Amino acid sequence: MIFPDDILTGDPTRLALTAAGFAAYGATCLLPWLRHRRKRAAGAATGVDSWIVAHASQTGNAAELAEQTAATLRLAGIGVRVCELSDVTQSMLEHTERILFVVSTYGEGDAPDAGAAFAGRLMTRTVALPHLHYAVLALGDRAYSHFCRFGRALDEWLRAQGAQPLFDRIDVDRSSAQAIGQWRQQLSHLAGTSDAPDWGAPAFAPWRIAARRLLNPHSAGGAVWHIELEPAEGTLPSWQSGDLVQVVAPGDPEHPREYSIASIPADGRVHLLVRLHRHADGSSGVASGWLCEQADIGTTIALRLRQHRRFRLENNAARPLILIGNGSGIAGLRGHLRARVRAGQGRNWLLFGERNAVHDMHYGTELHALYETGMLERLDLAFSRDQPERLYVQDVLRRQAPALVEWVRQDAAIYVCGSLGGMAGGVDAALRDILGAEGVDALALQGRYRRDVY
Ligand SMILES: Cc1cc2nc3c(=O)[nH]c(=O)nc-3n(C[C@H](O)[C@H](O)[C@H](O)COP(=O)(O)O)c2cc1C
Repeated sequence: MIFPDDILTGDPTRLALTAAGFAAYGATCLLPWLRHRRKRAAGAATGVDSWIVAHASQTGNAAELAEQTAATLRLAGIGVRVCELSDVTQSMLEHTERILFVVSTYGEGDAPDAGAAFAGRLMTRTVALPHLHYAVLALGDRAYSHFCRFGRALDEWLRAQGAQPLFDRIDVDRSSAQAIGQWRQQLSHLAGTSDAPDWGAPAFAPWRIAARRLLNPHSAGGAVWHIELEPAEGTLPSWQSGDLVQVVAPGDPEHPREYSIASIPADGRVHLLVRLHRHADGSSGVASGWLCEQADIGTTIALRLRQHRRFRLENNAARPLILIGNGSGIAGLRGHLRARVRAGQGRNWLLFGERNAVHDMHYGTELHALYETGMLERLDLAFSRDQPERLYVQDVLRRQAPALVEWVRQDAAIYVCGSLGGMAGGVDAALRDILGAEGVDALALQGRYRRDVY
């Protein structure tokens, strides 16, 4: 360090002033550090994390934002515990001073699966929470009539219990960067940091359409295409079965489309199953029309992978697996089946529904081969229009009730992928009739009932 000449002096006044200057400088450097330590110590001393970040997410957006929220708080030295909303108990609410909620809305303005237990168990009760300070980041989409309804309901319930908002609820329309920026700003303010890192989602990268094949020629339903993609440059990134991709179509750069990945990294490519959307006037959907019809093989598209933790195998990898789905929902289920084959796990039961067997048995050859080789222990199909009366997967499930009970007794996990409207509700009702509502709720709590429904 270089000292200016005039500091090296014998004058007592100047010496005192200099010493005071150093002390002030030292305090300026030390204070943030002390504050940081104090915050850490507060968490450590009580043996609990100081803050909770609770998320309820269906396809991972809220979960990702919750992790980023926690990372920002930790950077400021605040102890944080991240958990799913379903894991938040009454006792946690009563013994925690600060909880940040990051929740999305599904169905007809409902809680996502990860929040259903909390909504049913706690939001129907009165709990005194005057000590609790909270904030809500509500994710949704204004295209739905009940915009952010679950986030709103949670906010209202917390207020009614006497909890105090740290700041007003922030509603996020379709992952609006502006609203998320507002939340980040509020957090930085609360945490006393100005150095919160940027929250960029993984960047879109160029991928090439390597192959494309129509899966259901002459189908009575919309065309379904199998599309294979590989990175235009660099190596294949990693993902797990159950994960999703977001694809940007040139005609609508503001709204990336999400698709379940139908392959695993060992396949060397991302496989997607895309149903071509047709408008009433016969024109094709902007994104699906481009992916299935307009873009030539070799065309580069902007794509990014998205973790979908709720639909991954995770600790169900060693359990028997019951895979239930319809239509393009076979994509996510096929990803899991491929992961299971690779792991040498043959205890798989697939229940799949579509319209007609001759046209709509997507990946039929492959699935029958799995059945023949014992990697698919059971295969039950429901082709709704192959007989006079309509038949759906939920009907087949009811017919197979004894087998379902037995598989669940043997610790099986249930994965449902496909349409929310007709299928997921019907399957849920059938499961509740067969296993009992409490049985299904218990499976959900144990992570043994997972859904990717849209
Ligand atoms: C089947 C379906 C139903 C939805 N219903 C609603 C709704 O009723 N209200 C709303 O604001 N958003 C609704 N959304 C939009 C989601 O809340 C929004 O996409 C959110 O970013 C998803 O976050 P997540 O990935 O954390 O679940 C719906 C989305 C889907 C796919």
